[in-house]
Amino acid sequence: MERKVKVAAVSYLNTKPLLFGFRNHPVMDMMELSVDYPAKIGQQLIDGIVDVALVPVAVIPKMKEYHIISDYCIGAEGPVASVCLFSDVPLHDIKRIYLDYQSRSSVALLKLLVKDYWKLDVEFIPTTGDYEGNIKGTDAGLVIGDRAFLQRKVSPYIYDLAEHWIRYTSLPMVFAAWISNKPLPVEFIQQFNNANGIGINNIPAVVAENPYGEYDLTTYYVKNLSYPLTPSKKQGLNKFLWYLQQ
Ligand SMILES: C=C(O[C@@H]1C=C(C(=O)O)C=C[C@H]1O)C(=O)O
Repeated sequence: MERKVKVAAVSYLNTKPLLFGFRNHPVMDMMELSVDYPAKIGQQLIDGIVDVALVPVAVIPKMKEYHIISDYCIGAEGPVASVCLFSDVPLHDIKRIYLDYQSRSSVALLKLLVKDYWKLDVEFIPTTGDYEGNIKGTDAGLVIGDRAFLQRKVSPYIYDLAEHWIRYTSLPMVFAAWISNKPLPVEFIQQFNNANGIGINNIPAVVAENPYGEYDLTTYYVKNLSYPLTPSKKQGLNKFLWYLQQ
């Protein structure tokens, strides 16, 4: 490729381990990096504004062409902590649910669980900006990313969507993956993958440079999130994409 590869990543704490190794890495000579919230970078990849992005996997069915280019993803094999339905009342008393405008995968996952697993009769309310203050009474809300850690301290009922997906399907959940909208040089992909892995193998160093008081990041990076895109995660991803087509 003549020009630099345009890469977009998620701007949350969950992505710090994946980005840790890019600083001073030779792959940076081949690419430029930007960050934003997941729904935004999903649209950038669909629109061709970027070549590669850590996109919500729920955007895959909207792409004309896609290639999974990395052995790493944002996944979970148990409770993820940062993708939850927050409520003042128990699940079956919820009347309406605010959807997180920053999310695509978790919104699709929530709708799937509500309809097929929990079988709730609720109204969904789309959002475009701050809405967490509206989560009260029988109005619940989906909140993802770093903002979920703040909401964990506010809402008495917390339903972890990765945990419930795993209970429902017995498969891990993949929320986001590094996806390109065109074929890319093998040399770039190898270097990109190498850069991804550095932080994953150095979690204490990632935690040390990201002081955070709301949640224990070692727990988050080691126990909640699971980054390697293993065969069982690919199975989980395929199952999720299958549900999206239904
Ligand atoms: C675990 C998370 O995974 C994410 C959830 C996404 C989504 O819902 O579309 C997309 C990217 C990831 O940031 C999180 O944001 O907390």
